[in-house]
Amino acid sequence: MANEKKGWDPNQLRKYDLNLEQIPRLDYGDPRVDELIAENKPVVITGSKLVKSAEKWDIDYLEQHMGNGDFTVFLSRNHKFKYYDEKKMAQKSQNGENVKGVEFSPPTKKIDMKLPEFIKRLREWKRGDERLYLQQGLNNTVGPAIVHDFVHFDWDFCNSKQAKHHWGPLTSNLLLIAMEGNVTPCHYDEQQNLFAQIRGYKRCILFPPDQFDCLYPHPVHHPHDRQSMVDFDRPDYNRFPKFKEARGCETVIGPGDILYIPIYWWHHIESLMRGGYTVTVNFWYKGGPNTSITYPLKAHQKVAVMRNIEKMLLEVLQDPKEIPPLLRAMVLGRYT
Ligand SMILES: CC1(C)c2ccccc2-c2ccc(C[C@@H](CC(=O)O)C(=O)C(=O)O)cc21
Ligand SMILES: [Zn+2]
Repeated sequence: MANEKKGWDPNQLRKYDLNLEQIPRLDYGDPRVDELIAENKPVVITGSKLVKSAEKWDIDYLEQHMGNGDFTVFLSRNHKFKYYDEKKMAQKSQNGENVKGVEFSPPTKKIDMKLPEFIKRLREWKRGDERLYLQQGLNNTVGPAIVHDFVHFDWDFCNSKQAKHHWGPLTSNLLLIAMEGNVTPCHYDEQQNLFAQIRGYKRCILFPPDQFDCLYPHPVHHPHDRQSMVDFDRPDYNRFPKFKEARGCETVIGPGDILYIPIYWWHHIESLMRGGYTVTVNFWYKGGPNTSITYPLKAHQKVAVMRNIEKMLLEVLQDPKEIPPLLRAMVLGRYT
């Protein structure tokens, strides 16, 4: 029986070989909220009305009001929905033929689905069935009632955060409807993120950008760019020995909670097992003008530098296989 006070129970969390601190949970009026955001540190903001107008967004309401457009739905044969960039799948070198050695089979299938079909499969889903994850930009294809609720988000709240912390423009609001137990594996985004939980409970595990060397991201040109290569369910400590040293923080967010996921912070997000479907809306903002570069560089700036070096090396070397020997020749015995 879930603990009635908090609405979930620790046995609904997946077990990982990680030691995790708690992310602070602060009321939206607490001045420490802006102190943490200013330091690019995660915080759960409680009691805000950011998405209060959407608290009625259960699947009955959504089925009635979401219009009959097609929605983007991902299918997975297991609980993981690892993001991949379709544009990086067909790696074309300069003269257009496939870059050698980039054989990639997408772990999930992306399909268009009408909402009633999605909801039917959500209701009929049982363990062992294929899992679905609806991920749809909130735009004018949704019905007028949803637009009304969207317009009535507390935009003053998020606009004030955007202004106070010099974020760039809002780039998108994704509506996310996940099946219980769905997992978005560990990755980072190059955007600031106000992650607003509307229904159900999500466990979020975050790591700071300076843990880049413990989380082993795929190469930048790989379709799984920005995603960790480590399978949290079965970490391969031979390939990824420093994963043992990863130090993260976690929280479980519920309806009305907003998690600030700072730009470049790694995050693994799971909808609690046996917790029913979850509904989330995220608010992605561009990072904002990198005003004066001050030294020493911050960890996330070094990640940006490494990304640029990988992109430039692929550009000039063409074959990804030539990157490691060149970097080894440059560093081993000279800088080490
Ligand atoms: C996994 C999925 C459906 C997906 C598949 C293919 C392409 C993109 C994406 C994508 C993008 C964002 C999310 C939301 C969230 C994770 C979460 O809430 O599960 C998150 O990472 C964030 O808000 O930054 C989830 C997805
Ligand atoms: Zn993300």
